[in-house]
Amino acid sequence: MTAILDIGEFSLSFRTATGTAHVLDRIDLAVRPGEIVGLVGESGCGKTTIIRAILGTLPERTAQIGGGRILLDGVDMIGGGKAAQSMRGRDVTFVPQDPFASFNPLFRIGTQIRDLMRWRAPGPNGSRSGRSPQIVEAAVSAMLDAVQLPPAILAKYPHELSGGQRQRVLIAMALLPQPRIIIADEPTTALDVILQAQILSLLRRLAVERGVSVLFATHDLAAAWEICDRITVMYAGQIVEVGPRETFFNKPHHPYTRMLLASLPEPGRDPRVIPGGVPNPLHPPEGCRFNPRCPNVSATCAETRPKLSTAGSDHLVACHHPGAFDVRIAHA
Ligand SMILES: Nc1ncnc2c1ncn2[C@@H]1O[C@H](COP(=O)(O)OP(=O)(O)OP(=O)(O)O)[C@@H](O)[C@H]1O
Repeated sequence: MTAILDIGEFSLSFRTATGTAHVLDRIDLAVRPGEIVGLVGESGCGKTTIIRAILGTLPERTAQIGGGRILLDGVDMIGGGKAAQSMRGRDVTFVPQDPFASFNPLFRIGTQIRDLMRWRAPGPNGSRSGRSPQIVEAAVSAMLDAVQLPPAILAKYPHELSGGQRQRVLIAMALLPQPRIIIADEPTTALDVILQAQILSLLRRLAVERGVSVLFATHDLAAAWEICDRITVMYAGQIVEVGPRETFFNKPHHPYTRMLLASLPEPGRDPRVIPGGVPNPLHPPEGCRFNPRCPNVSATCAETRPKLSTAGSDHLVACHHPGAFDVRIAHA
């Protein structure tokens, strides 16, 4: 099946005052139509940088693309062309980490949603012009209903909403343009655990109902378990494993994935930390970037970067010494 989002061999670095930070190393990532894909990795591994490359929000003066492709529905998203620009906010929309910072504090929620409808959302026949106010109001009210918010929310200012309500409004705003794919960057980290689960299941249900794909970036494995069909694991700017949710949680092949899962807290045992630290992107290790921390390391690992290779059905792993590890986690 052709992917909606197709990232291949994509590399990126940032110029900094202390040298070049090699942040993304030949990233391969695909999201198929209607699929919810988790992009999972520790803080600083490069999730937001990938998202910023797709959304065209990288700092122009310091970001250097080292090669590769980002295609959205076949359109080149890194060439900076008009076609890519017109897809952003329409075919691809965004649910951010911090719901409060995403609103204009001076305008009521209703004004902000109607503005979005005016500029971004298609009318009933697919055209983005010639919509009557009645059609706009009907679409807004149906969407508020879908995210379980009362119409009275439209008269409120952002600061008058709770964190959960703000995140529901942002999900509504991401869906109103009828996108092909929503990109969500840690959308529930600011919420408590109960609200997190509610918002994630809402996002999943609405995406599935509408056939919208989701790329869901998170460091939270429990959140990935809640919502994803497939999971892509990143470590220090490299993709190390890709597989269906059940395979990822029950039969991971990459030592990093296995150690990540073993580090989850479990009743009755001490959490197992991964020894060592995340490498500095100014001086990343050669070969597999996990090699300095890997229990299975060999000389090859420090010389040659392993390619993503088939490890099972729809399962890819980038490791010179992969193995199947049975890691049944408590909540699986
Ligand atoms: N504009 C920039 N200039 C220099 N380095 C940057 C810049 N933006 C990000 N980085 C570096 O790139 C690396 C990846 O950062 P990124 O924010 O993409 O990670 P992340 O996985 O999204 O982390 P988090 O979960 O904390 O958001 C980090 O080492 C970060 O310091």
